[in-house]
Amino acid sequence: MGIFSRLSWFFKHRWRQYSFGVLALLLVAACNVVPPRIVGVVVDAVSKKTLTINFLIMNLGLLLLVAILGYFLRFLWQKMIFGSSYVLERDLRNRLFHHFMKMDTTFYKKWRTGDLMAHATNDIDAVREVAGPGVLTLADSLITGLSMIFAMGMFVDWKLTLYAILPLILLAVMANVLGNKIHDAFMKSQAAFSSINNKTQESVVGIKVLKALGQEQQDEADFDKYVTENIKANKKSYRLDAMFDPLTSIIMGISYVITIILGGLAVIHSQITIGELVSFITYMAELTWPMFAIGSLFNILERGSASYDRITELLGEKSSLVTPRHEVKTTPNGPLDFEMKKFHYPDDKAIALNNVSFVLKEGQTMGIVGPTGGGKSTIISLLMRDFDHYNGQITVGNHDIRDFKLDDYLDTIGYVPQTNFLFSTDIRDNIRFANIDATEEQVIAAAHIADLDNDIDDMPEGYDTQVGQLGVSLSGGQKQRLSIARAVLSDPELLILDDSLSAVDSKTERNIEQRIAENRSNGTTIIAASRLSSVEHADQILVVDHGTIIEHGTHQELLANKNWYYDTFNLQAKNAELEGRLNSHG
Ligand SMILES: Nc1ncnc2c1ncn2[C@@H]1O[C@H](COP(=O)(O)OP(=O)(O)OP(=O)(O)O)[C@@H](O)[C@H]1O
Repeated sequence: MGIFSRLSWFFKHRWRQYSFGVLALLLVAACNVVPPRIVGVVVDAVSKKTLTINFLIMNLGLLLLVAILGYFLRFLWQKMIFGSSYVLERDLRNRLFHHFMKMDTTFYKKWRTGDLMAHATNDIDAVREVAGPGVLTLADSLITGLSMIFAMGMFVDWKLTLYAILPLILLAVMANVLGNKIHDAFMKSQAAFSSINNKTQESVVGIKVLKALGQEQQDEADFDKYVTENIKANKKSYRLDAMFDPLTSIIMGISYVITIILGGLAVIHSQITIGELVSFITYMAELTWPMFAIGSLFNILERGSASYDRITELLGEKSSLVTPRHEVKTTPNGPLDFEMKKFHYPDDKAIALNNVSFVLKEGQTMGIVGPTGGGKSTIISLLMRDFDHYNGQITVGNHDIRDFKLDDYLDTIGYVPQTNFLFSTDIRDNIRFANIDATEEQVIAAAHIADLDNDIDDMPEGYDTQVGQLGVSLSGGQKQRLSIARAVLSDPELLILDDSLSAVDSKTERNIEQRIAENRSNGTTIIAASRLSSVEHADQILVVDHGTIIEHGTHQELLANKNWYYDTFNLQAKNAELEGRLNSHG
């Protein structure tokens, strides 16, 4: 029952609808009291031989009237109570999605995609059930139960009623004992469902790798393990739930036995008429449904409560990103001053960056290179404010980047990540994703900078070509270039390319770099790359290894250093030359 008080914020908000709904249920219950009473009255008239045709027609007319009234009242409560439950579903879904949008990288590392999807679907459905069928079952069983008990006492006999309902106390005891167990069982069942979701998501996304490595059978066996666990958890919860109904039948049976013995004796001793006993038994029959409903009510409430716990836990997760104490309202622009004394990832104590400092003036281009795992992406992560907690400071135009509102700050950055993501829509909308009002000319210009315009022109449907999961497949290089076009479209103050030219050939790479330089004379650019030719023309180049700067200078200065940059540049140049020769012979 605690779930009702935890959802009280919603019931308060929709109190009018719920009040009308419960009122309609009350009136339906009042309507239900009438037919058994009519039956009793008619039976008595028959046994006393006083039944007339007019009396019969009047009672039949009354029955019809009550049936029509009941129809409209049922429509009303359904609209009010079930309608409200869908409002709760919408509110929770929107809150959860808004929360997902707000959360940082650490959150997405902690929670698996399948978990998040299970919360957004199954758990919300279970909570909606509380606000719809749960409220209905509770109100209806209480109203019907109490009104039937009242009618049994009022119209027949209070003492007999008391004896007949005495066994029902057992049901309350049973509900109390099983309640907590059902809650735990549902928690496990929902967690197992999350695991299945996660497994399905991972297997579908990684299907190519799975097949390539011939791991389908192993993966199916793993999947079967998750399903078995889920079924085990479900079986347990349904076993507990199934204990309710047989017990309810036994309790109702005992009540009937008591009624027939004590009611029969009362008729023999003329304390009640035979018609009143018929009415009493008919009221008892009406009581059967609310009794069975208590079983399903507990199922709904415990399931909803377990799911609400899971959703609340998720909504309670806080983003580790800093909310500015002295918010800077101006647009972030000016020189970028990066001074990182120490940084480690939240879940890892190893120092990822150690004394990394640089200043990048407006309009300059900086390259970041270095051995794999050296710290290039970490520098970019910090610039992108994936993490706000570190020993150091990053300023733009002398303002700490954490003093800008996150959206304002990120709006000034065009970012092309290592892994590209295409949305399931056409190429045009994929390019203008961050600025959907961009004109056709702006989209074409962005595609030109990314050297993608000719590829698009060759596609049968040009900019209308559908891409993403449901569309045509683009090559790795095309995906990278589309991501670049998306990032340059809004002409950002800072453009960051994180190893995003790796899948294009050297000629295309040169084209893109030249066009970026021409079109972004005032814009600042950072290029992290494995291929040194990508940063050759940069105003300054950082070489990072083991989280620290091992070389810093221009291309010429670094060559003169005759260190890692010099060695790697020569090695890559030789490889490129060899590849070129092989290609020309092939
Ligand atoms: N999310 C993370 N949590 C914990 N450690 C991380 C995380 N991301 C990176 N690291 C670690 O930080 C170090 C630097 O990694 P980073 O990705 O910045 O290197 P990189 O130079 O970009 O490498 P690559 O060229 O292979 O992309 C590595 O030791 C890596 O294992």
